[in-house]
Amino acid sequence: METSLSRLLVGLSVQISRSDGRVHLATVKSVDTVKSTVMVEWHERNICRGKEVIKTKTKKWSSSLCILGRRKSVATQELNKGNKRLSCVIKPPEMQTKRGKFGEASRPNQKFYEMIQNFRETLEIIPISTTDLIEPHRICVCVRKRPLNKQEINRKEIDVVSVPGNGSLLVHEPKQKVDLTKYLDNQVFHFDYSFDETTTNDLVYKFTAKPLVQSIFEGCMATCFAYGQTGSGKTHTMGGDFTGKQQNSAKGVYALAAQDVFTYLNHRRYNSLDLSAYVSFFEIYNGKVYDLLNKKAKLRVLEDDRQQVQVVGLEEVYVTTAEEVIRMIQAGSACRTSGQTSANANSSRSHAVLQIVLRRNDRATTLHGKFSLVDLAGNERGTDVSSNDRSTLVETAEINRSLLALKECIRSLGKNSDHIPFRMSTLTKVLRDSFIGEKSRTCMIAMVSPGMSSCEYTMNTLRYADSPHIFITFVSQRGNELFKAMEQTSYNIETGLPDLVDHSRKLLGLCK
Ligand SMILES: Nc1ncnc2c1ncn2[C@@H]1O[C@H](COP(=O)(O)OP(=O)(O)OP(=O)(O)O)[C@@H](O)[C@H]1O
Repeated sequence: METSLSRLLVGLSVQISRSDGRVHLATVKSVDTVKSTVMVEWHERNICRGKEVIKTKTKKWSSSLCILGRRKSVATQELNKGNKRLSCVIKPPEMQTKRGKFGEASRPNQKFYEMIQNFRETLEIIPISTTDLIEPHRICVCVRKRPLNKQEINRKEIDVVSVPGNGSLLVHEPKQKVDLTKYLDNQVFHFDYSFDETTTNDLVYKFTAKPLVQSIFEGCMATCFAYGQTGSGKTHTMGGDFTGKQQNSAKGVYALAAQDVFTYLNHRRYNSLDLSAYVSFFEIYNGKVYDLLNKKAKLRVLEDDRQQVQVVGLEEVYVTTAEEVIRMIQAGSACRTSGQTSANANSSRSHAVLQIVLRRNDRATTLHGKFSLVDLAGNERGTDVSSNDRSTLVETAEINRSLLALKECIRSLGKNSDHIPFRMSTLTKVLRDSFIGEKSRTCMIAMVSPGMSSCEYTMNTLRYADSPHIFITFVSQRGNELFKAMEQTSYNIETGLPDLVDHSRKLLGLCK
């Protein structure tokens, strides 16, 4: 085995099958390139166990090992390590349909449903819990899966997303070969945290926005984004869960963050800073800013000669309790969806930004820290270019542009680049201070819908969220290997071509 490949294997999550027939996850601990063996470890009832897996003479790994992927973290210092998203086609040992085992056979896509259920039985699930360690991140990327909704359940739609925990998430993409054989393309993604459909907003908040609230008391500019297709749960997460049509604003990340801001303000540790909290709430639609706390007044975004970006006339309301903030969120959200003055009648076409600003109680009310919580426009709009309607096309182009700009800014931040392309869109312009300097902290929560009909959008969301780190890895590792090989005089372009094409395809896939 190539030494470079063996290095990549250490730390990977793999599936192993045991002699008693069980299949579960394990981590590669070491690779012996001479003996062609891999040592794997896993935990069982709090005991660490190990096993040696041998490469067979046919040059394939024994069927007891199947590579899944590497635990991924985007703490900046780890950005250049070998993170990889791997696609693997896994066929569980007995692929034959077990009729009746998983309920009625009349369900559309019953065969795929059974394949997924069979696969799930082999997964070791470690759900995230309140006692799990919260690691400090400068950029944190997480994923949250919502449950199937009533309509999806009524349609007997199948759930194609599994969350084994430990930051990983699987999409079981149903596929069919030319000979019509059905199979699953199981795509594995790794994030800092992955939340399954049973996770509450409280728990999501604890691992995502809560550490950022503390950071603004330390003078940071923090930003938390909710990203995903329409209906995937962005507003549910940020604004609060729904009971019927009634939204419980006290249970969203906005309100939970506000509550913690006031807890910290009264805390002994930060008392001496003599700070006050202010709130603004605005919407960005088609590159224009509308004030949600001032009857959707249209505002101008200006940049001064010191590159400071100002949203001219934006209401910044002094607040003293979390209840006040919750009332403002409710009023602003109602204005967002029902406002008649602007062209925007649909919340999923605009980005909503709630900012909690800490200012010192000095004469100049100096800015101390800022937390921007952003409910982004539905990302499927960006891929929908089929419309002939001019305003829809403009809207689509603008959403595309802003989401691409955001990805670029986060990527540059991750690379500690001097150049942050924040001028690419209004969204990144108004969030400029979030992308500059040592004091910026970012958290992206990617929301996914579990249904088979959303599979393509789900994959797009995961690729987007995954891109800040894997893009760099691909370029730095595989790209470097290929470029080095090409520099050799012995390099044969004909034999090397398939590798180059494959690498280019992967890069193009990531840039989508
Ligand atoms: N984690 C969850 N648990 C239970 N229900 C959820 C969850 N996430 C979303 N939902 C429900 O799914 C529906 C759609 O969610 P939501 O409105 O938050 O989507 P969205 O991504 O904000 O969509 P849009 O982009 O159109 O605003 C809502 O009825 C919501 O209550």
